[in-house]
Amino acid sequence: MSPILAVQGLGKRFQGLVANTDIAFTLQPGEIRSIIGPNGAGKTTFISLISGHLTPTTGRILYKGSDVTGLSVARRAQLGIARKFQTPSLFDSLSAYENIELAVLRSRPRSRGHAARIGEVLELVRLADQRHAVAKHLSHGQRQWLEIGLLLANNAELLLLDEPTAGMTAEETHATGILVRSLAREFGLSAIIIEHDINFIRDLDAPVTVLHLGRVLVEGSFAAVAADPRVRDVYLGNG
Ligand SMILES: Nc1ncnc2c1ncn2[C@@H]1O[C@H](COP(=O)(O)OP(=O)(O)OP(=O)(O)O)[C@@H](O)[C@H]1O
Repeated sequence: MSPILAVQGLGKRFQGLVANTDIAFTLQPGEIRSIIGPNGAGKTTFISLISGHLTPTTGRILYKGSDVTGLSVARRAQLGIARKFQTPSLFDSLSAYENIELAVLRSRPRSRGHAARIGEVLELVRLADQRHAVAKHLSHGQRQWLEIGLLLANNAELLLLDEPTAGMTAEETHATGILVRSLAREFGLSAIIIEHDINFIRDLDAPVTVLHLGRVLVEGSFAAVAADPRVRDVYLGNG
């Protein structure tokens, strides 16, 4: 299978500060990858380079085999690279249904299938029962899921999630793991997830990339990474 994402020699320098150095990274279609590492390791920089919010100093980003390194955020989003920020970009006074509807209409003109597509997206993000709820009245977790729904409605294929469970209850965190896994397993979506919640990462049971000082320190299963003395030294051993 050819990778959905292949990154080679990726680097980002902010004046004198090296935030990412020589990162090689490959992600297959339908694969979830967790990214962990200490504060300042370069995790957010890495996904900003993939989404196009930052321009790399060195290296190339191939998405479905095409070089997207020079493309804008908007063009990458059209191609299916979807970044979710921690603060949702919802229309607070509109319902969950209307929020998804606007996103669906943005990517395809109104058609006979459009109501079905909205229903499908609401189902996927566990908000079918809340379709008429006004966004500002949804719980914190539900608002995060609605935001993921907006990305799905825009035909996301690669989700970039920066601390998706921040501020969630334990129950919402657990449900978020189930949601992301089902998007990958049942719909073939790929996801890169930055998280500090190690219980969430363990439950996700996806391959983990550890960043440290802007470099890939270790990659492997959660169990292998958690047992690695280098990872314990710089990150997990601190907890
Ligand atoms: N726009 C910027 N200008 C200058 N330096 C930056 C910028 N963005 C990030 N940095 C620096 O780059 C380094 C990596 O930051 P980054 O936010 O990618 O790390 P992180 O692993 O996501 O950290 P955290 O877990 O705290 O969110 C840090 O030293 C940070 O201060």
